[in-house]
Amino acid sequence: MALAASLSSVSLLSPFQWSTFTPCLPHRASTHKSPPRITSTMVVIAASDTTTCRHERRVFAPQYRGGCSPFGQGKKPAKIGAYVSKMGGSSKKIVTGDAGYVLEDVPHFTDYIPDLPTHCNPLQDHPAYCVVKQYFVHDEDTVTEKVIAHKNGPRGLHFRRAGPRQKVYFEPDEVHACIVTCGGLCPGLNTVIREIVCGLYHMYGVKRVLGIDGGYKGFYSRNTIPLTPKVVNDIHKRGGTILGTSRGGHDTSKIVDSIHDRGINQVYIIGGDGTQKGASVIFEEIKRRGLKVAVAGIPKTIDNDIPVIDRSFGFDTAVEEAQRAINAAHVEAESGENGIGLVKVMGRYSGFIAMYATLASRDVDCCLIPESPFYLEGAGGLFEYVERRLKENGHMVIVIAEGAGQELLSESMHSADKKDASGNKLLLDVGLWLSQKIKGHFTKKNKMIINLKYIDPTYMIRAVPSNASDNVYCTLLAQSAVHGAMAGYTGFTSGLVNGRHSYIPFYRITEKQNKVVITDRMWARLLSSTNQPSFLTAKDVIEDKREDESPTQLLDNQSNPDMSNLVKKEIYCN
Ligand SMILES: Nc1ncnc2c1ncn2[C@@H]1O[C@H](COP(=O)(O)OP(=O)(O)OP(=O)(O)O)[C@@H](O)[C@H]1O
Ligand SMILES: O=P(O)(O)OC[C@H]1O[C@](O)(CO)[C@@H](O)[C@@H]1O
Ligand SMILES: [Mg+2]
Repeated sequence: MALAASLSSVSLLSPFQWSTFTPCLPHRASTHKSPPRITSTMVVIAASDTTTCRHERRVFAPQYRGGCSPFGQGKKPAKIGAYVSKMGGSSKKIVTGDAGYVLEDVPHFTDYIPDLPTHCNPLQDHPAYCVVKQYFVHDEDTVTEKVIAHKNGPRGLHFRRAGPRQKVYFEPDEVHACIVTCGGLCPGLNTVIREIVCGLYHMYGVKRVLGIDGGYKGFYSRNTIPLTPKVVNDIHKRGGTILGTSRGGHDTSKIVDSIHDRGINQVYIIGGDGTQKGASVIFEEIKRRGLKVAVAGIPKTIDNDIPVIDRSFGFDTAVEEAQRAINAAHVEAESGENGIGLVKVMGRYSGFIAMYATLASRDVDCCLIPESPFYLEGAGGLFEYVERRLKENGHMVIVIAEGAGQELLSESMHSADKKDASGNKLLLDVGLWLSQKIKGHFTKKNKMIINLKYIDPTYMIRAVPSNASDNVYCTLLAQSAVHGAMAGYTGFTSGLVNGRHSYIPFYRITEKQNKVVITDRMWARLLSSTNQPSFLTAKDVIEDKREDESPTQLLDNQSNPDMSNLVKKEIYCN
């Protein structure tokens, strides 16, 4: 409701967006017979429909597929308009409905290019897909952001459901696509590249796909790589990205000039939060120039720090790979007198890899993440806990995320803030620092013999090829992006929301980072599994809860915002 209240201007909604309210399926009864009731926050605007479906070759009974015919050609059906507002430099397209329903929609070509012709989706005649009952996604299908509902609660926020549409805005031989990968490596990058190429070729008959060499700067300073199904056939078995990647070098106008000069009209951008911010400004510039170029983002982050989506691709693989280092640390720790195995994993601002690797392993006695500040000395501190654990068990394993305890390091090392080419803060090696601190404490002060082994598998975890489940996930993400671009959507990120593939506006992906909420149940599960101190006082718990009501993504993503829970949490954490 707050979103609706802040809307400021109105624009045309895509002719597709509520197109199933108009008869596009002459052979199949629509399950959505009437449009949603129009509320005071919606307007009705007439828009022209210039569908030019030419062929009607039928292979299977038409009721088993989404037939597209010239039925509505030349008609001017009524459309339901959406509000578009300008906030923080990017357009927001919000549709409201009954009972607190809000759709945070993604842009479409028809928002800024009038009278575009549409074509029947070639998938309707594809031997594999045409047998699928209801293969095409209804244009009014949306995906709810929250799956936990309360009896009298509002229906809440929704995103547009991803998938193939009956009508597409490109002819196959008109498409000239490009793919770019930016930011750090992540398992699955090659799978996403492969599946975009193969999806375009095999589903839509698109033959011209280019790889941009070496991230954003490759648009204007490097050569391109022609991509065909043959070129990408085996790449999913390799780690890294065959296109290369980089940080920094985002020059919006040079990038858009290059896109325009090369005649590219679909841009697939794979990368993390920084990359998606870059994709957003590329989209805004393309829209400003009035170009028919679809910009589709595929979120990539090994840290799982992108909000809204259930999890990022490669995360599963990273957690699995981290197990190998933790197992080694455990073996080493068990074998020495007062053995301590210390493992550092990635996680600049979000400790998801550390948290999930710890929960999966069961051999970890302490997990330290950026979201949960810790201290070394005194009652309730890390040294006290290590000593107790060694006395009880004779060994222990500590997992630390690279971004944990950075404030302690900079205090003791007086380091100047250094940044990488993209402006991300360069972190000090917390693993090495902590090893030295623990060794120093026990050898000097306590005179206790310890055997500490520090294992740093950070780059090994992200350089591996994706596992089976990430491969399937990458395939669906890539195909969703292809379907969205072909259907004329642009300025969107393709992501999994509550198990459903969705199109999410860029601003929702970039406005904040996904973090472990340490007052959430998942962190409580971890604390109860390791028995480590929470390093929190009851006061901290209340303040943290008030500051961040947003839930942890992955599994436990529906926190109860009921404030009465605070009392229980306070007791738990004491
Ligand atoms: N605010 C921004 N506007 C435009 N471009 C940006 C912005 N932030 C980052 N970029 C560009 O996006 C690219 C990748 O950014 P970055 O190095 O931060 O990695 P990332 O996509 O966040 O991935 P990772 O998860 O590995 O950090 C770089 O080329 C950078 O110049
Ligand atoms: O050393 P690089 O490649 O710049 O990136 C390291 C950073 O990238 C990430 O893996 C995110 O992609 C962080 O976890 C890590 O801090
Ligand atoms: Mg980033």
